[in-house]
Amino acid sequence: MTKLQFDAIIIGSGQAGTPLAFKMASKGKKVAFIEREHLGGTCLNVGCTPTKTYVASARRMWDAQHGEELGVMIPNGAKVDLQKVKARKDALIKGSVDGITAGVEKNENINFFKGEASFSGHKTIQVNGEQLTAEEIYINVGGRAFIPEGFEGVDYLTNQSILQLEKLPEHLVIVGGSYIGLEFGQMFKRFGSKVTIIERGPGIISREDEEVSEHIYNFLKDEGIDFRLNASCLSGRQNADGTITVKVDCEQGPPEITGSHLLLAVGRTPNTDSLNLEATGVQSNQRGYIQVDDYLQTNVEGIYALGDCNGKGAFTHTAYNDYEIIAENKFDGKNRKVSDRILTYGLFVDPPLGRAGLTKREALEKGFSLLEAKRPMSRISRAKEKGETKGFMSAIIDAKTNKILGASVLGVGGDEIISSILNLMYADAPYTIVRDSVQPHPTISELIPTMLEGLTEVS
Ligand SMILES: Cc1cc2nc3c(=O)[nH]c(=O)nc-3n(C[C@H](O)[C@H](O)[C@H](O)COP(=O)(O)OP(=O)(O)OC[C@H]3O[C@@H](n4cnc5c(N)ncnc54)[C@H](O)[C@@H]3O)c2cc1C
Ligand SMILES: NC(=O)c1ccc[n+]([C@@H]2O[C@H](COP(=O)([O-])OP(=O)(O)OC[C@H]3O[C@@H](n4cnc5c(N)ncnc54)[C@H](O)[C@@H]3O)[C@@H](O)[C@H]2O)c1
Repeated sequence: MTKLQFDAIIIGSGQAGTPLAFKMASKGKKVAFIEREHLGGTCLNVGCTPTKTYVASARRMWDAQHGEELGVMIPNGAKVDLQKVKARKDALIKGSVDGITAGVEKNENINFFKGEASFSGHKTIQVNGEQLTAEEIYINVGGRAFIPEGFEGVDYLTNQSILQLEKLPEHLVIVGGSYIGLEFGQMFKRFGSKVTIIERGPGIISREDEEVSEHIYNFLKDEGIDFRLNASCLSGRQNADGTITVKVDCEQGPPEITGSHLLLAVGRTPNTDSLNLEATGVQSNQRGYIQVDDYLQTNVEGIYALGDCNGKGAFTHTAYNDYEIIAENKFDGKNRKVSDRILTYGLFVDPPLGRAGLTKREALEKGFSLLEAKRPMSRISRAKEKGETKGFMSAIIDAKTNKILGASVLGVGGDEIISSILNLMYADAPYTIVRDSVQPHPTISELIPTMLEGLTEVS
């Protein structure tokens, strides 16, 4: 069979593959662009965009129920119409997907293939019965929800299917108390569902420092979410009445929990299993993540892996940065590397968490001598004025260099405020630059300099 020849093949239209296809095409390269499901990938269709749209609806519901504290008497009876929440989300996504689709269709250098790609030989891809080849192949296949054993025959939900619901779950049981479980848990509780979160670890979001984990646990518990910690979720059972029972191995509480719906949020798995990587000799690790160097190249010259599937990031901004690394090194003569990136992300519970750099635990494990700055939101005027005093902000500083190694801003605006600390970290400047700065009043950020005036040694 004749192979269709391209300058580049891009597998997956995620946060890296999509901009890369347009960039390559703008440089006159003939590109084969392959997507098996939705154009725009996880973030746009079943990840960031829909969840943050729902978080906004959940927040509006919360505001409607909590006016009285601020002297605003809102009549009782606020109700969430999940059909309308979903319709708003669907319209928002459609606008973006339509934009990408139109851009792909009218681009003469992009040949779009709607289908599942896999390797059939050295630098050869098969899709929809066609064979394609190129000297450069970019793999951007992302990941999907990991489904543990024991849930066969159970009508469980994932991050994807839960976003299709049009009727509110009466009792949503969530297995996994981490980023996905907590965001969905809080929004559905605010929408009006009963929510139980089962987490295997002794605390939620185990990658965070204990203090962050405890604060979020406490405010979610105060909102009425039930938690089962130290609880391994062993299996699920579909009942005749449509409910689902989850068998829980736990020191405390009943051994089973029955709910109307079950969301599995126990991590992600890369979509590399169907790529037949062996056919071209690309190596992946035991968990299926493709191994790449600092420039995102695999062990096979000319084949690159970008985004979640390379295991070097798990966020939209890290996938997009992978695109920038490839594009700017290739076309702009730059020398950008994955290792230049500082870890940062938000957790969009309300109030949100903004994170940058190392946690305190990680910094201590790495042997740094640490200074710590911390300030509770309850001691920040603007937070008090807003009536939103949950959380705190903190930073850890290398005692030898005075550079900030990491920061957490958990509280109102934390997802935005973190950037001011992140920018200082990118500038590689000492914390004293911000400590001695003047910030506008009244803001949460104006207390960052004050926070940095009171450092304590971490032992
Ligand atoms: C519920 C949820 C909420 C999230 N919220 C946030 C957030 O707030 N902020 C944040 O930064 N990140 C968030 N993330 C993570 C973010 O969505 C991902 O990190 C990001 O989408 C990764 O992009 P990517 O480019 O690696 O690939 P993806 O966006 O996953 O795209 C990969 C694409 O490849 C396609 N594909 C796979 N295999 C093949 C094949 N063999 N052939 C053809 N096509 C294929 C897939 O269909 C998919 O469209 C969230 C994730 C989830 C699940
Ligand atoms: N705000 C954001 O940027 C955002 C939001 C959502 C998701 N994401 C991305 O999605 C990724 C995946 O998130 P996630 O929350 O699904 O996974 P995760 O890997 O962060 O956490 C999975 C959780 O499930 C628990 N668990 C595993 N098996 C269990 C069992 N049998 N019983 C009970 N608990 C069990 C683990 O202890 C862990 O706390 C994140 O790493 C993140 O990169 C990002």
